Amino acid sequence: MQPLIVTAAIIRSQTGILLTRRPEGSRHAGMWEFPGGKLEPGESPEQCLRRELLEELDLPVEVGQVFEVVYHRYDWGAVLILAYECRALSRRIRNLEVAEHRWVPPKELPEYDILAADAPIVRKLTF
Ligand SMILES: Nc1nc2c([nH]c(=O)n2[C@H]2C[C@H](O)[C@@H](COP(=O)(O)OP(=O)(O)OP(=O)(O)O)O2)c(=O)[nH]1
Ligand SMILES: [Mg+2]
Repeated sequence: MQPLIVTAAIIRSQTGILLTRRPEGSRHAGMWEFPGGKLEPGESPEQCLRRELLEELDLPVEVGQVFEVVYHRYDWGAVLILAYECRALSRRIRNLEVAEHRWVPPKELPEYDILAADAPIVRKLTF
């Protein structure tokens, strides 16, 4: 099986890095992650991130450089996470498809239950 290609946004503010919590009823419900989602047919990763952040948070972003790429196998299948540095173009966030969001200072990231695939990203952010 091919891995699921998933984009994830690394968005920084004065107060921290944006984490979102997965809603009830979704795979890995209640876990924290970087906002984003699955690449759809015909989309570039940048288009995917802009779409996902509007869908999930009503947040327009500018997509920058690749921050990290991670391949990870869950028991249900594999993911290839493409994490990009992004810049928020608005200060307002609405929890449309997430349970909640939080701006987390890098040194507090280890206190959160973040999806296993994201471990290398978290390590790089806390380094
Ligand atoms: N968005 C996101 N997904 C991640 C991260 N780490 C990680 O393992 N994943 C996994 C969880 C999901 O099983 C998979 C796809 O993400 P997703 O469920 O957000 O996809 P999506 O927004 O397109 O959701 P849906 O349309 O299927 O409801 O990637 C991460 O940091 N951000
Ligand atoms: Mg998502």
